[in-house]
Amino acid sequence: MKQATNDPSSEGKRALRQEMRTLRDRLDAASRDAWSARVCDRAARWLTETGAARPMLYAPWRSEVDTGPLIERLWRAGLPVLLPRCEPATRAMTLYRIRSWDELMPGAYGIREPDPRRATRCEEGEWPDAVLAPGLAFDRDGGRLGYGGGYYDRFRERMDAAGADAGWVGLAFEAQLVARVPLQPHDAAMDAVMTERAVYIGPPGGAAPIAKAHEEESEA
Ligand SMILES: Nc1nc2c(c(=O)[nH]1)N(C=O)[C@@H](CNc1ccc(C(=O)N[C@@H](CCC(=O)O)C(=O)O)cc1)CN2
Ligand SMILES: Nc1ncnc2c1ncn2[C@@H]1O[C@H](COP(=O)(O)OP(=O)(O)OP(=O)(O)O)[C@@H](O)[C@H]1O
Repeated sequence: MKQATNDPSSEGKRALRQEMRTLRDRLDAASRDAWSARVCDRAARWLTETGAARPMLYAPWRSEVDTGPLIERLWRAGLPVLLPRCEPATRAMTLYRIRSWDELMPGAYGIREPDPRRATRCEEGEWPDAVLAPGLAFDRDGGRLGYGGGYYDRFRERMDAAGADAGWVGLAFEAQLVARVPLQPHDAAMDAVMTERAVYIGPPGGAAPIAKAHEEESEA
């Protein structure tokens, strides 16, 4: 796991979180739909190029990049679609495979999550080989700011502890990029951040296939 520190306090995070929530919510809905489609195209291409067989995504919430088109594309391709369920008591995420939108229900925080009665729970050890993560803000080096639950950081720690490796990609709109996300020691960097405009590669050591996808992107 790659870690970065440039601001040991969480104060900067809190202020930026509020600012970026407002900013993202104010983006025009039609533009967001068009941009989301482009981000999904890019992510789909990357999943194909890297041969990902078990991608983990998220069900879009509020004004996030809408992953719906990508999820449906994966279903059509016959790939498993893994989504997390939040356990607020422990701030852990449990993974489920979903086969249709009917297998979701409102979970903690009102985010749509796998319904344990319908979705198929992944066994311990059935880890994703690609993680597409949401966020409030990202920087071009893979720094990520979430809602502050520490859910994705903890999940990544569990994967690391289990020796599971995956390419981590943040999905965002260009408007969500900031010069530098204030990072704390537990914050792991994304291997890449994909927007409607480009792919930004994280710190050295990021998955080589992502670098390849980036080169092809810049030629297009
Ligand atoms: N679609 C989606 N799913 C996701 C995330 C996400 O960002 N997007 N998460 C990303 O990690 C996790 C959920 N993270 C969350 C963490 C905290 C709060 C939350 O408590 N929000 C309150 C503030 C409450 C407080 O500060 O005590 C709020 O928004 O009003 C919400 C979501 C897992 N699933
Ligand atoms: N691996 C971890 N183990 C224990 N506590 C953690 C871990 N990761 C994060 N935390 C704690 O969780 C809280 C929120 O972390 P942080 O601000 O990084 O969340 P975030 O990345 O914005 O949230 P999310 O991943 O839910 O979107 C912090 O108080 C942090 O100390």
